[in-house]
Amino acid sequence: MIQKVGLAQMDIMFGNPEENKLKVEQWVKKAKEEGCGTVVLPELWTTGYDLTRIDEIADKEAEDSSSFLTSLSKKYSIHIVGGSVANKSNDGVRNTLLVADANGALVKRYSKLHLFKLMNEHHYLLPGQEDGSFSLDDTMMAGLICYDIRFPEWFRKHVMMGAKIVFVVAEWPAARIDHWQTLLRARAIENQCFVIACNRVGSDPDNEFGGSSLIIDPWGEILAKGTQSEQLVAAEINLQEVEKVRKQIPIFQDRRPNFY
Ligand SMILES: O=C(O)CCC(=O)C(=O)O
Repeated sequence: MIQKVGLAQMDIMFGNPEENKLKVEQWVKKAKEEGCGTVVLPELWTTGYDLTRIDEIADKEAEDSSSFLTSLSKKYSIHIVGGSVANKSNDGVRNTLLVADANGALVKRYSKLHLFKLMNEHHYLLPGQEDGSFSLDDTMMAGLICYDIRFPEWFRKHVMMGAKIVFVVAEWPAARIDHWQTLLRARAIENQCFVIACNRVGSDPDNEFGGSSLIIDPWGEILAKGTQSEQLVAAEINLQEVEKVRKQIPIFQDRRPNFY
């Protein structure tokens, strides 16, 4: 199956969910107008990294964000890998990825498993407990969040569960953008899957973010790459590439899991 995927490489208004919702609708509309079947949003797009106020501005049980995304996905008839939002429960706030299908159903919630201490996440957020696997149009996929890509075993687990596409949503700082590209390409090559990664641009009081959103095929070729400005980064992907690459170099048959 061939389909076009678009990444909303957007700036995020610091601590301003209502303004960010207005922006997101424009990105979803643009993706639809440009022929995308799926659009991807960045990490924490409602609030940005406004962690000192996160308890106050987080979305209770992610209810408002979920109904916002499902109504948009239905209105524009497009799958939305809805980045992540600050999601408040009784025990604290989690960084939760939401996926809405083109019929307006919420098909996944995944909370970031690995908290990033360099940006103080562990002081304000709780880690998730579940995996990021889901399916759209009968294809297994997964969604991971930013720092998660530094854990190849977590990424591999999702591919072993059947993911042919792994989406990554991020607020990755410009200072380490080489790591971003290198890690994402390595994850695509070693797992022989599509890696579709949306990073934000712009800055907040503590960081400048690096854009460079990427769509990478199972051979590690970069099909599309963002700049450091706001833009829709889009490419057509052909899912048959996954089987083709896995036939050519059959790493999943050649693994020796008894030794590792
Ligand atoms: O791992 C990194 O260098 C960046 C991670 C990050 O910014 C995040 O998880 O929010």
